[in-house]
Amino acid sequence: MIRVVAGLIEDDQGRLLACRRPEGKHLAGKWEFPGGKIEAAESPARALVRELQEELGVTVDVGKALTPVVHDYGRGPIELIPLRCRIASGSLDAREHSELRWCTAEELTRLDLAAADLPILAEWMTSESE
Ligand SMILES: Nc1nc2c([nH]c(=O)n2[C@H]2C[C@H](O)[C@@H](COP(=O)(O)OP(=O)(O)OP(=O)(O)O)O2)c(=O)[nH]1
Repeated sequence: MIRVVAGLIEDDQGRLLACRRPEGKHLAGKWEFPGGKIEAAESPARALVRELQEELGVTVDVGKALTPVVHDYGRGPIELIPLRCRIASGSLDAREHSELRWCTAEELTRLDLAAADLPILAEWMTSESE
């Protein structure tokens, strides 16, 4: 199964960073939590640090995992692993997304999120912030 890591990047106001997938990619135009495919022999945390450096130009400190979600968009199942994190250094640069947006919980519920992210958002909204 393809394993994908997704970063729930929180700011000091408790908002999360939502990123919009660009034209030409699977799920173009949908919003997601930034991340990507985990390479062989790579831990989810290591993959998240690498992906967020590549796609956003930031280094993150990785926190707790939420519950992984298995979803199939019709091309075989993916396992999406959500990890909470915070920006440690760098400034955000949309290198692989068409748009970046800091969102409150309420704003996130109104975004057109990728389907696999919906249970992750629901769990994040009920979890205590740490
Ligand atoms: N990164 C990311 N992918 C997600 C999320 N939700 C979700 O369903 N996906 C899906 C979209 C893709 O089918 C798959 C991973 O996609 P990706 O396109 O980000 O991975 P990638 O950059 O490493 O790979 P590539 O397809 O561009 O080679 O997971 C999410 O919140 N973040």
